[in-house]
Amino acid sequence: MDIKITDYDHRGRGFGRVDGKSVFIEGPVVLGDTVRGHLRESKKNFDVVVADEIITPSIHRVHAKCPYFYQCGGCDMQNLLYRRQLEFKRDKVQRALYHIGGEVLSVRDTLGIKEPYFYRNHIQLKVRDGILGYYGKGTKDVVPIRHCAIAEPAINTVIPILARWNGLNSVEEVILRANYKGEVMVVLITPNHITKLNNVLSSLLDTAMVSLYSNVRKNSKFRYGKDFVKLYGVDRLEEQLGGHTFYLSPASFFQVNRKSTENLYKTAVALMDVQQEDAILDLYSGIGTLSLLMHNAKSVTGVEIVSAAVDDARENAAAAGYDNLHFISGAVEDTIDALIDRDQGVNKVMVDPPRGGLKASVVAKLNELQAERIVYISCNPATQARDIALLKGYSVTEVVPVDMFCHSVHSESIALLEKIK
Ligand SMILES: C[S@@+](CC[C@H](N)C(=O)[O-])C[C@H]1O[C@@H](n2cnc3c(N)ncnc32)[C@H](O)[C@@H]1O
Repeated sequence: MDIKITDYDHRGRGFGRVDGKSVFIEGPVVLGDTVRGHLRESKKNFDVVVADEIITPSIHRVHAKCPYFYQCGGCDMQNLLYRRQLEFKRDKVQRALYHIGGEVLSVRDTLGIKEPYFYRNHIQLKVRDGILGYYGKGTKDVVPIRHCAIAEPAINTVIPILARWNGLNSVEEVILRANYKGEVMVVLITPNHITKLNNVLSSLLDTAMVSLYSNVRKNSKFRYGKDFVKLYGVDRLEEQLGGHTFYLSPASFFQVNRKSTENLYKTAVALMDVQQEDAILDLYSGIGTLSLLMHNAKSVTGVEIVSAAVDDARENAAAAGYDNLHFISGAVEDTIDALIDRDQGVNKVMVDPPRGGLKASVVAKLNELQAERIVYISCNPATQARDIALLKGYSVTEVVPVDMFCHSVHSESIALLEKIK
């Protein structure tokens, strides 16, 4: 059957329709291609087809720079013109909002970056049977890699050394993070404590690595286990953004794309329109980046579930000399009642939750609060749209997509909700 690719699904597969039925297309297809393929699976509501032949290539098809692209599941869209990727992400955010039925003003163009390669400051590699790499496209088989075309150059100094290490058998995952100075933190996720580094440490010292941790994880549902053991180097990485210095511990969240983060924060803080008399809640505050950038308010209270990130945030604020920023350790859903009931006169709220979005109890509390503006940052347009529909008494006056995850189908977006007067 011939199918025109009109969309991607959340896994990066092509999507099209044949006689009204949804079809997911596996293979290196691009938005705008017409492809021919064979049926792999047929269900009542959808088919899965494997593309065998491209009948008419998309006019936006380009050469993927990474040699692993066609096997590796790390990127979805390297073979689509970058400008078209940005349009696709804008449309995706627009459609998510449209589906919730609200009157949505036009979504702004996606804020992209000049050089969408070698941008990621944080990658997570898998290890299976001593092989280091990413999961393959649509599989959990590990595709071995020696470098990554979307990871920062400093990270690429470390990958080949670890890939050759004969102790990898005792490791499940490797997290690599680079800072603005090109220094790298390595975290080895293992089922048991690592006792022997089999000489890999001396080779790693010739790379950009400045910090090495092991983390014992018993439950792979979580990214990390509780205990981090430092095996070498500095405790935390230093970052700089928007004129501020931030320290981050291995378990702390930091946005993965430095250039896009500048775009994201600049836009989100501008939309918050911070005034001296404002009392702001910064929910899901991580290491306090947005709180620090909103320091000219009367007060900012951040809430974050990872206690190491809260410690980082407190130290980051203290180092910058801001005593009007406060950070609370705990889940937003467990702390928001007390925060709002304490009547601190909160008038503005920033939310930046993980992919699942806001819990119903958090939405209910925000509906009770009726802050004059809510700036909602999200890495999942579907849950962002769902939550916006549930927030009552607001109109959405700005929506700005930001290309945080270049070459993947994922998109980040900021929405400004203003209280209807
Ligand atoms: C997308 S990150 C945003 C962090 C921060 N705003 C930034 O830009 O760096 C989401 C943050 O929410 C935290 N988090 C996840 N679930 C949470 C919850 N239920 N309550 C509070 N924080 C949570 C994560 O640890 C992470 O730091």
